[in-house]
Amino acid sequence: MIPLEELLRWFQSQNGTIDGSSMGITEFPNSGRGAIALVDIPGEHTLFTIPRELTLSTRTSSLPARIGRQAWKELGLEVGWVGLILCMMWEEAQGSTSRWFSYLASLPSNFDTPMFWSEDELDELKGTAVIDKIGKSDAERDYNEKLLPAVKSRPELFLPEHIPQYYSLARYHIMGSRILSRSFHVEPWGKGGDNDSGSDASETPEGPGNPMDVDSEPLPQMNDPQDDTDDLDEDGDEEEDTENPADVAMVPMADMLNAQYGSGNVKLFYEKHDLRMVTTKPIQAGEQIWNTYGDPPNSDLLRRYGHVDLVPLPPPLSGVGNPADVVEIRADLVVVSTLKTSALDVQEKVDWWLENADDDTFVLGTDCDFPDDLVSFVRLMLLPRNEWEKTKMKSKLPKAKVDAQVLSIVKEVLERRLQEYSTTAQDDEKLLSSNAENFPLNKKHAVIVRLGEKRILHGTLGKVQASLVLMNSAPTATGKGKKRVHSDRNVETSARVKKARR
Ligand SMILES: C[S@@+](CC[C@H](N)C(=O)[O-])C[C@H]1O[C@@H](n2cnc3c(N)ncnc32)[C@H](O)[C@@H]1O
Repeated sequence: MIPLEELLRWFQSQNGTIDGSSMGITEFPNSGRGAIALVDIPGEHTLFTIPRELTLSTRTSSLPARIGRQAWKELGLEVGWVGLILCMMWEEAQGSTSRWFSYLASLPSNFDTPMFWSEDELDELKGTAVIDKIGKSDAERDYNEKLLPAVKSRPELFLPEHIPQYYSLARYHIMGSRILSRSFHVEPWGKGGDNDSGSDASETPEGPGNPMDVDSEPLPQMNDPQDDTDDLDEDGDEEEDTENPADVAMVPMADMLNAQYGSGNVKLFYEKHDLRMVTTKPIQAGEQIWNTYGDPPNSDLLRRYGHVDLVPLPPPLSGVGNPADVVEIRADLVVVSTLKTSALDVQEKVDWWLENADDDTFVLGTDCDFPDDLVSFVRLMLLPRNEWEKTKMKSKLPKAKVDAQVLSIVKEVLERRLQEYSTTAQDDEKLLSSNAENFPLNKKHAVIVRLGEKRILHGTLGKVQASLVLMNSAPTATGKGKKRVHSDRNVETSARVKKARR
């Protein structure tokens, strides 16, 4: 890695601007480099600007034009991140003739993400949402089936003697991890948002008043390789919400900011010629300048960035953890838990659910409410044949009403889910309280992630048990006083289900 001063010199020589009297870059314990306020900074203050052409993407690198747009497509380089990875590799191979030489030399090559963990370390994550989403074999397939053939097909651009140093699988994983933990989503000016002219930028008028008004979302949305490959509609076209890989960009300086749950105090705003990092609230001298990574759960933080957040948890949980944590429950676990109560038309009901509800995973959050779609699915599985026939006719999901039978099944589902981890919550609490200081970092992170999920399961289990006690103690002979507990319909919860599939 090059010294920071050299990076700053390069940045300014390329027309990046930085308010060095307000902001400094420094090393923070356990989180690497980050930005710090040198003086009290007011809100809406610009800390630095990055010319759009200084961002590194398949739009700004000259490689796609050199390969030829048609060939670029034919080589499969316009799908996913493989094209940007190849641009980053090629720019690096150009040495100091590349515009981004100093920037690339400033980026990390070692990561604490599970992509680089040993099998034993990965075992510590058993049961969590991390394992199935690492995507190592998908990345290796892209490397072997797209990147390497592209490199070998154009020896005039990719010198064969450069392959071991610049175009190896190990380099591919490093570049992919740099994108995962540092890239932004940068659309061309004029595309999308209130300020959209419907064309490509240049004639787009300035937005009303403050240019910040024209901003779209700020995103160290460390774009996820699982988000952008297979989302095709029936015609084989990309679905509307699928990210255009050309919008994925490395943004020097903006990627120097750390993030922590709920702490963001700056945002990146998009303007016609520049990207602008602006304070969203006053920051006191000595405070860290935090961007936001979208406050993901610890499982995603670990997978993408290699760290976890520990802040005070809101009730009903207590202690420290990540308030955005979630735990995912696969529908098949629910099916297994309903079988001894009702084994009628199981496959048909499951197929119908997948078609109508379009999700096979239920997501619980730190509010420890059981989600409506889980209750609805349990009720579907329990429907007697005549009601099942009616449900099919009406094409309506069963209402998310709970009774003692539904609750007992939810309880069993939660207990089964807890058994998917190789340790108990008590084991993990003990590990963390006794000798976490001596733990290797990866193990400590794994324990924090799995304990966060287990706390949600136990919290939810507590609520289920309390509801069951309430129901069982209510008089039932006349049905009077019989409690029907409705789980809170919670739009956020359903939204999380969708996100969790990515
Ligand atoms: C966008 S970069 C931020 C700059 C980075 N710290 C550096 O030294 O270049 C994201 C990386 O910073 C680190 N990071 C960011 N926020 C953190 C936090 N709250 N705790 C620990 N590490 C953090 C993680 O290694 C993450 O992958």
